[in-house]
Amino acid sequence: MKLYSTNNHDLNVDFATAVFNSMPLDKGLYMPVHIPELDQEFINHIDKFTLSQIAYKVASVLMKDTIPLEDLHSIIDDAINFEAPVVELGRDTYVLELFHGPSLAFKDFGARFMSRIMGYFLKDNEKMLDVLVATSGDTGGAVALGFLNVPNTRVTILYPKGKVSEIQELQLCTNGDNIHAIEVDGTFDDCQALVKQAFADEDLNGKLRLTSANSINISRLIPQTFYYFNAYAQLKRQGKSDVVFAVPSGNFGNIGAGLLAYKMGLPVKQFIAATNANDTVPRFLDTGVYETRPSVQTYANAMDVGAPSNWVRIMDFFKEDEAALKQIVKSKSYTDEQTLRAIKDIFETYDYVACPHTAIAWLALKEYQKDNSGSTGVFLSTAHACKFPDIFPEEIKARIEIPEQVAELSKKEKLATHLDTSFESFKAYLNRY
Ligand SMILES: N[C@@H](CCOP(=O)(O)O)C(=O)O
Repeated sequence: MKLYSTNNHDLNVDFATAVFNSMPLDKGLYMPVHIPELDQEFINHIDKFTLSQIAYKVASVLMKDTIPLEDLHSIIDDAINFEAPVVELGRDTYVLELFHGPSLAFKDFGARFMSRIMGYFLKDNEKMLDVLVATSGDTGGAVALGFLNVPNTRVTILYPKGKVSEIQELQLCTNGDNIHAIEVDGTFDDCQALVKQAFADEDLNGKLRLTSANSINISRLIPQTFYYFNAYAQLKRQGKSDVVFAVPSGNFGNIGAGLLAYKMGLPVKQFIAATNANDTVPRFLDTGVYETRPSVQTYANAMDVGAPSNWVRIMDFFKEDEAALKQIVKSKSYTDEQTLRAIKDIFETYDYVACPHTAIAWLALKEYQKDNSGSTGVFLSTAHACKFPDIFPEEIKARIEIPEQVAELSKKEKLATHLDTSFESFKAYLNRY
């Protein structure tokens, strides 16, 4: 597997280089030079396979020349050890539950796979790997658990002070060992900008071996394709086709992975990128003007991203054909008021508790289905509702089951360093390592 930069198509690096660099120096993002398609025979019979068999098939088609297949097999078995069920809620309405991993968010797919991939390549390397990650809520917790106690790694998580839920904050700040948290007096975009600036800083790179666990890293996207194929397999078992995926979207890594799966041959009728008030992409698709804005705080905090990193990847997938991009990707944004209404509607209609991110995806799906009947609608549930207890009306809150790992969190002590948004402060912090 070779990769180029979205800013330089002549660049050609191997997978391990792309994983550890995270971002090319030209500040583009790495993309596979060749996106292989799965054979039609496999797609036709995909309903016969389990999630881990599908994951292995997809990963081996992409990475067979990179990691011996036996090792890839063990990495997948170890990383993807939880389910991603598609649950039928109503006629042509399915929810793909992606919150059954240890941090209760879809980010576990990416974070667990990435930590094992890095651990695999690091084996003979003596130098400590510094993993930097910016989070608006869910990525940080997944990365913390994914890398906890991985030898030769140290993780630094930056999160916007007061803008993540209490449970999310505890997931980031209570791990100790090789996991360090920094609460930044700013937004997620400030955190993401600090991380990207660190990669471009010569002094820091001379001293530390930096890498990123955000979805700018290509190794985060690959495992997220697995659950799209697996969702399709589950629907096929029920005789369903014409699948529409409504995807909660913030940094656009999730839908980016869906589009990678599509390019690899997954039959999809439509993707809908559903956003909160941070509507950079829906505005772009409506007007043709790509204008990022500072992120605004919403109930769906993990999607509070004003400058979505992965949009350049999505543009790159369709570089010669913007019309094709606009055909396969629709995008809609929703307010907090609509989100809250949707949480109640989902509860009343299906007796189902959806987190705010999930509710936004459902809104987008329902709006699409009004004008397009007959498709099989799947909205992605990216996080467990228990992570956002304060948002729900009492009646719904009472129905949320609290998983054991969350109950345990409240007994732990919060450990975080407080920083302003200046790069000097962040650099000084890293220089103390
Ligand atoms: N939604 C994210 C923001 C970071 O996005 P990522 O795609 O880089 O992980 C979060 O929950 O932190």
